[in-house]
Amino acid sequence: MFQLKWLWHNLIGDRIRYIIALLLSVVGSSLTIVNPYIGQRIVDTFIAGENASSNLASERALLIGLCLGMIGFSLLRTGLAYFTTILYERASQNMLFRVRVYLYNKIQGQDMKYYDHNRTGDLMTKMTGDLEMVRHSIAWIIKTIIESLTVFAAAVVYFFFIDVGLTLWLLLLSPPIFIVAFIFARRVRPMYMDLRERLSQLNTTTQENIAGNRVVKAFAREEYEVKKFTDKNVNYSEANKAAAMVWLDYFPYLETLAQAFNVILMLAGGVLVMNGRLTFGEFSAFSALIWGLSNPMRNIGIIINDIQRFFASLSKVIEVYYAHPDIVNEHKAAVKKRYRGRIQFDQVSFKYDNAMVLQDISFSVEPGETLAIMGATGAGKTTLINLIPRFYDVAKGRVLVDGTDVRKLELDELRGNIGVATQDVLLFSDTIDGNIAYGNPEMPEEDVVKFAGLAAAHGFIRKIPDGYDTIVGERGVGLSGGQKQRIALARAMAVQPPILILDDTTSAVDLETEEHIQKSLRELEFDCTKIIIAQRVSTTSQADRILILENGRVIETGSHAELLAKRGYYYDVFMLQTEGIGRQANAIG
Ligand SMILES: Nc1ncnc2c1ncn2[C@@H]1O[C@H](COP(=O)(O)OP(=O)(O)OP(=O)(O)O)[C@@H](O)[C@H]1O
Repeated sequence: MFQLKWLWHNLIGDRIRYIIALLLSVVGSSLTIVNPYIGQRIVDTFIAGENASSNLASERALLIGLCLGMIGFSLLRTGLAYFTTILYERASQNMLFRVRVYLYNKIQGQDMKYYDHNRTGDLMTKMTGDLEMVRHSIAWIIKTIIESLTVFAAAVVYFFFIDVGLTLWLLLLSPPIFIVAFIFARRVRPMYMDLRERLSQLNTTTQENIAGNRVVKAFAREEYEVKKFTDKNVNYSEANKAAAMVWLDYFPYLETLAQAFNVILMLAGGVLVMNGRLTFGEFSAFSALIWGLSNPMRNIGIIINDIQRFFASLSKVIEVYYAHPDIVNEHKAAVKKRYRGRIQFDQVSFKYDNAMVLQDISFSVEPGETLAIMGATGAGKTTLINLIPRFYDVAKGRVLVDGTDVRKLELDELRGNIGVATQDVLLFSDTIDGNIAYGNPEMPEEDVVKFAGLAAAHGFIRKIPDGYDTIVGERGVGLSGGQKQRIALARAMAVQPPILILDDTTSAVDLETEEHIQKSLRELEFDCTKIIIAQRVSTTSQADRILILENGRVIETGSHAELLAKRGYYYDVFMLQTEGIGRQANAIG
């Protein structure tokens, strides 16, 4: 079976340990028949046998030996159980650790499309709850199954040696128990798949709510969010109860059948004892071991429940394990080249799922040039720049860097040559210094300060009591939007890339600060092609060329002066922004 093969594969390094654990489980469980056997001998020889009284006087050494044997085997079984548990724990924990690292790497290696389609809460559930369920299964469920089967088999064999007839009577109960268990398993399986899905929805809601708590508070939507969470919680709880209720449908039958073992033993065993076909000692052995038959039957429901949970979780873990990105980063260790920074789009079209977002885009940017991209919201600007570091691949056409199709370039090298400051700024919970030096952790302190200065961030960082050692909260909590943008800009510049992409990076800073940043960008010490998405004419006017996008198509291209002369979209935006400023000046005047 594929899932078991997968488990075996991932037990590599712990397979011997795990096999020893399984063998010890079998040995330890087989030993359960020893004490009933000793008990049988004690009863028949010293308590209820024909010569019990004389044996008690003459065979005292044997009695002591048997009693000591009982104690010894009990200790041996306890010791074995202890040692076996350690082996199961170590093997399963080691596997959990290895698979978690593998999955983490796998998730890191996924492309943007994967993140578009997978919810964070769901991925978190797979990395934590599902993985833990898989571990629990190989450590405890498989152990329970092996031990139950061994005790069952050992008891049956032992019973056969004592009395075949009585054993067959007892075994008559097994087929109905298995049929009930089988029907139960079939009914409950889809319920556990559904349960797993609801848990993931619950986690996703929780994660989104915590991440977006500022928006929730700003809109005073706490009550709504609590209700949304409660709905998911109720959903999950209902599904759990439904699964438990199904178990309760079958439980009375299984429990009654399990109890019937004792009843049959009492009735049939009693008759056989009275007939003299069974000794008291043999009857006591049956009594002592009857749980070996009834317990697995009693537990079969719990085991089936756990197995269904296990398969539901395992299938989720395996989904991540075998997820294959369309854009693969092989992290080749080769020496990384520094590119010159020529970028060319050759009749590029792109769609996310079905809808075309970019159509027939062609342009080129020479090394050192600055290209500004402008256009209405949703026009496709961010999508366009995402194609350069290959966050997505084109549907048609080619994106070339230094004359080579990006799909043919080594991905690490390509991305290492590009500095990106994204529109949605994300800073890590780290110091400001750590955030700026994220792309190059070896960066000397003075360089961090230099790039912060270029991004107009040094001034405000200096004024914070802990300066560059200030820990910014999750996603940069504690900083203003403009401050975050400036740190993100410093982070992008600090890798000194030959291609710098800025997606609306100065939208939240004031005009004076923006002017400082523009100057820094013009005077960078390293050769750098810049692609800047901006809405302000004050930014775009300084670019060598401006590209205007509308509904995924280039509608205008040229320098600031050329586009003004065209009197198209750019001219309108220019008039709107400058007239607006003029009107304000008049109003003040
Ligand atoms: N991950 C995605 N999956 C599906 N569609 C997307 C995705 N990202 C963007 N889109 C769609 O693609 C279109 C272009 O989006 P894009 O973000 O490139 O626009 P934009 O010009 O950068 O807008 P803005 O100025 O508002 O940032 C939009 O219609 C958007 O809904």
